[in-house]
Amino acid sequence: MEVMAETERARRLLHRVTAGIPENPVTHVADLPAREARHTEWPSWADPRVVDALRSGGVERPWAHQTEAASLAFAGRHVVVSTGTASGKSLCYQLPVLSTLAADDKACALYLSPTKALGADQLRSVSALDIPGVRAASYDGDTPMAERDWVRAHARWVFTNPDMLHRGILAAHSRWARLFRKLSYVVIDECHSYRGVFGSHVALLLRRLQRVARHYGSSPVFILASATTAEPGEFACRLVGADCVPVVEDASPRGARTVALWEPPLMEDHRGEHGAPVRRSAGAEASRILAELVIEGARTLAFVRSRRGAELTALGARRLLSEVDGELPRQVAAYRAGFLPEERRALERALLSGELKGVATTNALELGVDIAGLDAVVLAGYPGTLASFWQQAGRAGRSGDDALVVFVARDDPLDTYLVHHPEAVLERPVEAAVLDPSNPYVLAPQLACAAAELPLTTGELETFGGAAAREVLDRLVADRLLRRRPSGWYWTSRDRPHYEVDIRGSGGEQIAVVEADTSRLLGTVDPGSACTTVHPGAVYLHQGSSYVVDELDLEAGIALVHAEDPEWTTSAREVADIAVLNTQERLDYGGVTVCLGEVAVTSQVVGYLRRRPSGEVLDQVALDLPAQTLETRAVWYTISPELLEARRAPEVAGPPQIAGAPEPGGPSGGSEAGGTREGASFQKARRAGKLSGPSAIAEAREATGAWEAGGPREGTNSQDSRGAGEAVEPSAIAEASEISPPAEIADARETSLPREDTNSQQPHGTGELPGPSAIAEAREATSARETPAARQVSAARKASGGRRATSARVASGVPEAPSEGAGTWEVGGAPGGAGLDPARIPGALHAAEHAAIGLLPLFATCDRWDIGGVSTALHADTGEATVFVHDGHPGGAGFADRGFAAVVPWLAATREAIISCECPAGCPSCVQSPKCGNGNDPLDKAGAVAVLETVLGAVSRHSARHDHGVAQAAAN
Ligand SMILES: Nc1ncnc2c1ncn2[C@@H]1O[C@H](COP(=O)(O)OP(=O)(O)OP(=O)(O)O)[C@@H](O)[C@H]1O
Repeated sequence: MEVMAETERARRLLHRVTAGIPENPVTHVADLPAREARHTEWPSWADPRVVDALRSGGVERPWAHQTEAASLAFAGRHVVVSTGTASGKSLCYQLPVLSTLAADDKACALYLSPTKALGADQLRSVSALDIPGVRAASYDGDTPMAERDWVRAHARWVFTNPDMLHRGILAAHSRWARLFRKLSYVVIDECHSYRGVFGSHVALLLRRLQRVARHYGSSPVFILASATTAEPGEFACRLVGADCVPVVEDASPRGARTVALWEPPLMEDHRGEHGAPVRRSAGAEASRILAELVIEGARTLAFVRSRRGAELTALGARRLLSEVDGELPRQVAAYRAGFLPEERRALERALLSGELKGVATTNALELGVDIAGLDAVVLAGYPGTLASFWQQAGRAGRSGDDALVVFVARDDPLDTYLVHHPEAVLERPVEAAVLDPSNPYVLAPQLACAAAELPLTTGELETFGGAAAREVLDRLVADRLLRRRPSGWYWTSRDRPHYEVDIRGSGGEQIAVVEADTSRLLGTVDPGSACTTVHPGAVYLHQGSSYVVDELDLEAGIALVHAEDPEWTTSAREVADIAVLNTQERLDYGGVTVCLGEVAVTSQVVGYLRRRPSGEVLDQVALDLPAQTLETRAVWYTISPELLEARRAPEVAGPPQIAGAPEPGGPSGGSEAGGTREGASFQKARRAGKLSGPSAIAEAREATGAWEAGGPREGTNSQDSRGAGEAVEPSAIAEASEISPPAEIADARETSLPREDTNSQQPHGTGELPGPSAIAEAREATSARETPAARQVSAARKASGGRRATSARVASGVPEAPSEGAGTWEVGGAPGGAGLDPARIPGALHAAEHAAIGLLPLFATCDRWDIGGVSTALHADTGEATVFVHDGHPGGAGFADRGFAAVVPWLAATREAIISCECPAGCPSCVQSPKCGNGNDPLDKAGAVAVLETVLGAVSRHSARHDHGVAQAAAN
């Protein structure tokens, strides 16, 4: 009751945005209580000049977690502070670093951020404190050449990023000897964004950094700042390779929040692929919600997944507002990437002053902006991780007032699942970031760089992964890249390997996207995804402008495009084959096996679809492009023919809400391989003689400063070094900085913004919550429908840590508990088999594969576009029907391992996602995939449920026989 009173205003706002909608789209509402601040006095060790400066900046006293983290660091302990949005994490490192730098005029520090924009913001706030003798400066792609010498010679606190640390600092460490000799602290801001392949590279980069520092006689303390994540201590330890003390008790104050989950309605007049029903786009819903909130005078940020989507959302809101009051549209803006810092400040001020009421933005505003205490935040689409979800949601309600957070689901399985399983959003601990520094594809180039920096000694191998590192070194020696001498491993060439190593994990030599008329380099795409994203005829979006590809020359590494904005988007059609190279783990469940291992995925783009933004398919165009092979890691399950065909037990004869399956047909087996890529691996690059000197693109990127920021797929921001800095997470970059055509395709649905029932023309005031809104007036007031209490979720389960499974686990035969406390999953297995006719099997497996890919991001910190899948009714290597889900990066990024570790909750969630979708035969919310290589055909929705229930049933029966209930395993 108390919480309800605290959130009265937010509830009223919610009531306004839902008022008059015939079918209430809100699936769940939760009130999150306010939190009081806990202060301490300034620690006695803090330098009085620093304290005075912070005081005059408005911080009267530190919050308890700030004092704790800062004191640990000052005492020489590595520390990771993992607290909520706007909880003052900057002060946690500013206090010890500035106190040390003020007291010792030789001491130095490094600050690393994943984006240039964030680094620039943090540098500005440190410079504003103006501590005598502390010369803080940035060293990134934007730093003019003339200034770089000054930074090397004089700066005491260098603000940089992993890319520049790799190429600009470690590659030439002797020029930085002054800094390394007295390097006291290394600050790693927003460290949760170092995940996947990029995270694995950064982990090894930090080991290289420590090694070089040791060489010059220093041993810096690491201070890591992270959004709230599960197991920050373990993650930080994996990232820096040393124990880190976690500080997690957030003592900053926070206003109460009401969180609403929202599922857009189905559109009556639009149909998708194979006539599937489609929902109103999340962007269109966000426009309407934004407009309503602006009318109510609520300061609102709407996070949209693509730049184009953000612009269209703002446009849509403005259009709706113009129907109400000609003055209102100017209170809404889109946040475009590429803003200058001053423009960001102006935007912050305008939002804070109320001059602007609504801003639609990409995740560019997730980090590095001091905007908090807003009245409402709308999330149009799940941002990929819970860490991002809460980071974005955290922009609302800090100032002591209550605030509203609305999460609008996109039309895909994961979002749909989340709005129907509120506990998976509200009660799940934020996921731990996944990274795997032992990936040989990451280790090889990193060890080459390390050896080029300083000869590697046997004693140092442990830091780089021990036996795994040794194996990789032997290969590098055999390939004559390194030479083994008694004193260690030496780099053999005069050229540094650094320029050939892409730490963002984009997979090798980039393909340049060039505008043919002007010869302007628009950006780059990674070679593995070039065939799917810049094939001839592909629509390529760059910074809000649209181009069409005329020619793709893979040999020359170039795609030629011309400016054109057609009425359609394109999506590649691909056929894929998968070979098992090595089965590392295998769990047998009587007719069902679950495996983890290495695979080779061979894929070939055979054509593309042209689609209207509504989803309507115009036609399919054939292409003749070469096949590509990706060696990576996969999780797969097999089902025996007996189990697939055996009749199902009558009491569990399949969920009644799913209508009969469509007629089977089409090719046997499907694939969702569009997100995968085969990088020109380090080895290939070497064989091709490409490990010497920077490539043309590398040079172009360095010249434009794009190294600091490009996404894993396309450094399309090469032309705009400012904009380039605004992405957040390696894979989120591709989505949110609007540079990944795949994401654009996925987002294309959001661009339709059908004009809907904003039927009132009456003007309306902008005062605080005045009566029913103009837009809503015509609607009948309906109250939010709340689902029954969320299922009990055991709090903060012990996570698996995402490491490769051990043989001990194989012996026990029990899949590991859900790694992220993902809920008490109902296994729901059917005794007996799937009861499928042989002709239905391909479609059933294909649909089960798509949905599983959609749901894996719930368990592995990845994005649908980071993984792929292949399913087949009979696989040559397994001899049975098999569904594979594989990592999209050479050598893997840890996602398949995570799927294996959480196979029961993952497949149970997949089954639930399909069952809870109300469509008759498959739609984007359940089994259709935006990047299916086979045009979402064949797909058998009911068959997929039967397959999943058979797998889960076999696992459950097996576990019961061995007295290892899966439910029990899940609860541990
Ligand atoms: N002890 C304090 N008392 C009052 N205000 C504070 C205190 N510490 C920090 N702040 C203010 O809180 C705001 C947010 O701080 P900061 O940007 O460091 O948070 P953060 O946790 O890094 O945010 P983000 O989640 O955006 O990374 C700033 O305006 C800062 O001045």
